[in-house]
Amino acid sequence: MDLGTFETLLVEQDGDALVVTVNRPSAMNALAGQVIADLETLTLAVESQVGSDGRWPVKGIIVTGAGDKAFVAGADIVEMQSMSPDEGEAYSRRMQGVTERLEALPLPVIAAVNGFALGGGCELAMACDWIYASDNARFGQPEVSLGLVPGFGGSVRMARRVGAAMARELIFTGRMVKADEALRIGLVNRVYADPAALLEGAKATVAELATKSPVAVAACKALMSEVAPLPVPEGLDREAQAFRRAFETEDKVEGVRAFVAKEKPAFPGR
Ligand SMILES: CCCCCCCCCCCCC/C=C/C(=O)SCCNC(=O)CCNC(=O)[C@H](O)C(C)(C)COP(=O)(O)OP(=O)(O)OC[C@H]1O[C@@H](n2cnc3c(N)ncnc32)[C@H](O)[C@@H]1OP(=O)(O)O
Repeated sequence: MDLGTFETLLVEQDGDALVVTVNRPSAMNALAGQVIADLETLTLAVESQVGSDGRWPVKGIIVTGAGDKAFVAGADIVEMQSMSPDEGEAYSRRMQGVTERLEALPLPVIAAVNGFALGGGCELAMACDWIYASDNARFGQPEVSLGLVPGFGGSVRMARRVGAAMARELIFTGRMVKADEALRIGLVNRVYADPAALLEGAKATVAELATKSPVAVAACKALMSEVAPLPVPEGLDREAQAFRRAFETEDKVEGVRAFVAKEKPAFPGR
């Protein structure tokens, strides 16, 4: 999957996985303006290559950080020094747009948090479908220590991950959360011993996803995003509509056929 080259990102296909690495290790992979621009370009490029059918070149995206100290240690504080309120809002909205595109991609996106995920870094991770972490990972929204508020979606997404009360405690105090606590509160799905094991684990999950119907996985992602804010009755109605659409796919025909024939399905991806 050729997505071009980026100044601050390493992007490589590894089997069924597209691995995106934020690559500014000297600055703890902080989100400078160029990183935000590169992430914007990348998400638009992926959108253009993962068409309506499910025969996509990759079956999952892994987002991680270069080195073994930081995933992303937040927005670039040095660059923020000279920023006007208008510029701050503009960058907030620009990166919010990146997070919304990650959520809208018809592919599972896994955050492999290999170190500090603070501020905008934690927010980037929470825009992914789920988070795996290495034991050295640290999460937090320390914006209040800088006289700021979350600006890349943390005020919206944190509560949906860990509950309103825990989200308020973490955002009001800005305190860091270790990997084991992040697992306990539901921010993280799995913890691995170290960054190498973390990346291998994330790739193993993508390999597992690659054995499923890409059309069905994409439909589940879209459906779960669609129904999340809805009252149960309305959500159930949308689910029934999605179930009907699944019945109209070739993947459903193949999936059911393979089960009855006691074979592994070869999903056509449409
Ligand atoms: C032109 C436009 C530019 C746009 C840029 C984006 C602007 C966006 C505006 C809107 C943003 C709203 C939403 C997001 C907000 C935020 O994310 S606020 C920032 C939140 N993050 C933090 O507060 C973490 C700051 N870092 C730390 O606390 C520590 O560095 C650490 C992560 C705990 C690690 O500590 P330690 O191991 O002691 O290493 P250090 O020496 O501190 O760091 C090593 C070098 O990395 C640099 N660095 C670290 N974090 C950042 C950062 N967030 N921004 C910039 N640089 C960072 C640090 O300065 C060190 O550099 P050197 O001194 O040159 O070695």
